[in-house]
Amino acid sequence: CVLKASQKRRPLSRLLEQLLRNLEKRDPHQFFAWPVNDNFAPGYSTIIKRPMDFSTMKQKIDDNEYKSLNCFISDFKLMCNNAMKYNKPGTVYHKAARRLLHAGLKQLTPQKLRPLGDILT
Ligand SMILES: CC(=O)c1cc(-c2ccccn2)c2ncccn12
Repeated sequence: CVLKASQKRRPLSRLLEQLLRNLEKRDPHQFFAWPVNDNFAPGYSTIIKRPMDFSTMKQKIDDNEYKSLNCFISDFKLMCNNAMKYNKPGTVYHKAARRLLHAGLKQLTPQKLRPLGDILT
């Protein structure tokens, strides 16, 4: 039988796309959906040396740039930590980043991922 396009994807890519969709649900305001724009965030690109956002992570999945789950998790943490570095505590973005990081890492624990089997080894 002919596989659908999605089924042709590498197993890791399909897993990462699933994990990304679940992480994006924790960003209801879509603060993290796109690269932060210096027009909204003055000086952002001088303060944050390695910007990251969900659209960039999606592109990296599609380009097979993630060689492991840990590389994917590192970009997720980078994205959240950038927001907690640039935005002062108490701001809507700092609070959203803390919540997203906390909720996201709970989804990425070994206990939650073990059922996915040896795809991660
Ligand atoms: C994630 C982040 O730091 C962020 C997202 C945004 C944002 C996200 C969507 C639309 C407009 N702004 C933002 N604006 C000002 C300062 C920081 N930010």
